[in-house]
Amino acid sequence: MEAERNAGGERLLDVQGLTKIFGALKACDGIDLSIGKGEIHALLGENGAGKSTFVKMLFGALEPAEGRIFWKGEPVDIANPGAARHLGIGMVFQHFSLFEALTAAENIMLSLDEKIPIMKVAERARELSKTYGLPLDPFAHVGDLSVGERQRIEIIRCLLQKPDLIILDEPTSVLTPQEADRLFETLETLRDEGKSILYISHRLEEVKRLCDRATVLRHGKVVAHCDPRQETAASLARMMVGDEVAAVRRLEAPGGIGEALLEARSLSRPAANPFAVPLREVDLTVRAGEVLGIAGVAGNGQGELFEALSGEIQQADAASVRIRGRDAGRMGISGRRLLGAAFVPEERLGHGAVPQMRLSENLFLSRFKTDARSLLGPLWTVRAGALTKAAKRIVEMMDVRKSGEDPEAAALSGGNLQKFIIGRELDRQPSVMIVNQPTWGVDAGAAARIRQALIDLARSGSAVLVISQDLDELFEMSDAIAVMHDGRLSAPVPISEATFEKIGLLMGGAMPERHASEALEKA
Ligand SMILES: Nc1ncnc2c1ncn2[C@@H]1O[C@H](COP(=O)(O)OP(=O)(O)OP(=O)(O)O)[C@@H](O)[C@H]1O
Repeated sequence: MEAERNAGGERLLDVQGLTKIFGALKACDGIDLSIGKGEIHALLGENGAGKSTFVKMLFGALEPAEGRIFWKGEPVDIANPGAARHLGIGMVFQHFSLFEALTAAENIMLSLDEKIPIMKVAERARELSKTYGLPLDPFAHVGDLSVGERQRIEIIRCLLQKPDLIILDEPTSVLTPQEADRLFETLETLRDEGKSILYISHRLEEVKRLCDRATVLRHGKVVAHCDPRQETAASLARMMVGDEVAAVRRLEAPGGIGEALLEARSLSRPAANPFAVPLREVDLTVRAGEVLGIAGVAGNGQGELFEALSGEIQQADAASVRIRGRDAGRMGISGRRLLGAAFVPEERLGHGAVPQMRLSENLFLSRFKTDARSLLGPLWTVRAGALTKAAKRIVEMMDVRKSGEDPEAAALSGGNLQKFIIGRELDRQPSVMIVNQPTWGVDAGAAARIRQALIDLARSGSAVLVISQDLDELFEMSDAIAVMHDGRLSAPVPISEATFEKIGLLMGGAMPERHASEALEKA
């Protein structure tokens, strides 16, 4: 019935030959796409395929080099986001742009094109939140809200402008399964009202469940239009990548499980600000050969745990973090890296890489202290040759797709930058690897490659700790999964005993008082 409605339905948007060129790269190469009224249309493609570039042109944030856009049958020129909103095109971005110290209503008010008094904004936000099942207190401070609640503000802010087309860029990548289910219900309600949605996602199962049609991009070109409900996740992935996606293999470590390489003992920390979560007596051990997964609903202390383990924030108690048997709690990041540890933070731009620096410069920045001998020559001159060689090795190992020989980090697509950052750390063959959200925004093929590389690193004798909100990913990679809830870490559940239900219960706060240490003592 959906397919019939869309096949014969009224056309809302028609795009013909849309092209965008960056230097020598055609990021979008003559893209044709049409969206009907009341249709959820998926835009799929591997990292760097041109999805973000395409929707930025629809939203007036980038100017096309060629091509035409027809809106409700009329040719239009979308010069800026204000013009897009005026036509009825709204966008919910992947990275939220909210002020933490302000309330939901204040944030919404600031972004509106017309001036509306705050009480009126709050009232309209409440109405929308009721109509679309998006629970939200307009007077709550953003800093106190979960990622899912923040996303609801963005969606309500978009709906206030009464759009006919809503563009969502990877909306579920930061949501819990329950929050994602709720979002799907909202999107289905919007569709039933005749609104159209353009939906970018790397999660193919949800695309199959939600979307009426899909357009698949590869290297900036449309390679397929399809009905995702008639496809399998594997066939969609094949269209995107142009090849089969290899399944991740989890072989036994040849040397077996070895000594403890990463340990936290009663790791505690008060909340750094009113919006942070305190760490409460966290105990964990990761041994050589092992991958330990950390699950949890966003905002339960995973970010704080990463900061404490990586040395971004130092501990008063040196023994609360041990790396390769050495007390490291008081060391900074460089000290811990010198012990053989490597870290990949969740925030790619700013934390993981400096956006305005070239890839080789970013490599130098993260390596010059630990690899001074290979990267620095006499009188501290930079060995440019060694640097270029290492950057090339990483690009090849992780299949990083980029425009130009050595582009700035900001010019890489999100997924490709993630591949480069993970590759940069793997290239050092660290003994301890700590990664927060390893495949966030990464396509199916690249995600499999990253997961396999992390498992292989563990099997070669390193200890790997993976913090992720993607439970499928943790089940695929981990030897045991522990769950963060309200700043506490559960005992690790061996993968042979872990079920989605068991981990889901722990994520919801079941047995919060049971610390890993107590559980270990009982074991
Ligand atoms: N400002 C820019 N300058 C130069 N190249 C760019 C710029 N923005 C994007 N690109 C390049 O254009 C190509 C398409 O990038 P885009 O971000 O549209 O991909 P994507 O399909 O959204 O990928 P992802 O799934 O990783 O987000 C990439 O090769 C990227 O490196």
